[in-house]
Amino acid sequence: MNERDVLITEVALRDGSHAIAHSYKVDQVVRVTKALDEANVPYIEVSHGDGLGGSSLQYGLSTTNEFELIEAAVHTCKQSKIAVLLLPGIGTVKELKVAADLGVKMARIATHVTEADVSKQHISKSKELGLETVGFLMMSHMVPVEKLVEQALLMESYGADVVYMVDSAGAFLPHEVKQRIAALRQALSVEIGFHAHNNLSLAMANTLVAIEEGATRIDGSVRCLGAGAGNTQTEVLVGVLERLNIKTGIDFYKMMDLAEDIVAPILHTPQEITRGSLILGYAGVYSSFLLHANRAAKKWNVDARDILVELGKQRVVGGQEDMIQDVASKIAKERAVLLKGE
Ligand SMILES: CC[C@H](O)CC(=O)C(=O)O
Ligand SMILES: [Mn+2]
Repeated sequence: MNERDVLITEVALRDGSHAIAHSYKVDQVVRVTKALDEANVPYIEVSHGDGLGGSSLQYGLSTTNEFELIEAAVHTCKQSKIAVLLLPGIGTVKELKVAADLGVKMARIATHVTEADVSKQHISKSKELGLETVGFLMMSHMVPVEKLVEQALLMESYGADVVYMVDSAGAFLPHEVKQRIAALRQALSVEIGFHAHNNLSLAMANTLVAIEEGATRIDGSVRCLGAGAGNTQTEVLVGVLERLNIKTGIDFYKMMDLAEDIVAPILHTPQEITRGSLILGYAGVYSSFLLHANRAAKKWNVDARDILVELGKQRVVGGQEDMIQDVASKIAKERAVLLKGE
């Protein structure tokens, strides 16, 4: 009998790093990992929020070297496998090798949804190192279904064992997830995964739709400890899937207890859908834009939400942060013209 219908990857020790300014310490990682391992969670991702090599002035310095955290997590686990995230360009194959030497079992190679081709070398290296390898297509809401399928097929052709559709901005609506996961399931031979963000309060609904359409790899963050409003809340997902008779193999009560007793005290503020995360989901813009938009809003005396909505319409991607000032000044000028005309 198969112990699990769906394999869950717990991402609080990686995606959650964004929410606590990359401040994880070894003792916190050990406590969380031990409890997740005892709850029988199959995969636990540990890295800087932006993946291996992310610790920098640009992405935020880690309080503790991520390899110390990874090593501690590996040594703590009796059954769970430790995973790492790697964004080519931020991390390199050198860091992947260090992670593999430390005992990591799975690597997730992440690219923007239109840039799967940059993952080729890293997916090959990961396979060569004997790691289970996942292709992770970020900001998937930005492209039509056909493009998503094309990029997923590329990752499959490079040797990925699993390909994830990643809702980085928490922007997907359930019918969009349904259509895309169904198309991926039809086109690909490998397993399909789904990673949600809860900015529109749809992470759980979207995750259930993804599972219905054939996704078998699902990400969650305990207590919603992930970027923005967090991810699909793992302990809730485990309970919901149990009610649906979908086996995760994870101990529901142990997940609830570790969420409350071990993870909640780590949060800097409770994870909730704030004005900021809600507008990111609504506009379909990645969370790194929020801080810059708030600064530009102050400078030009405009509403940061108007800036983000406009950036969403212009389909900006990471690296185009310079457009924020242009958009803010344009909104300010348009408003001045309107006021003059009144
Ligand atoms: C910048 C990496 C990013 O946090 C990966 C991820 O979890 C996502 O795109 O949602
Ligand atoms: Mn994420």
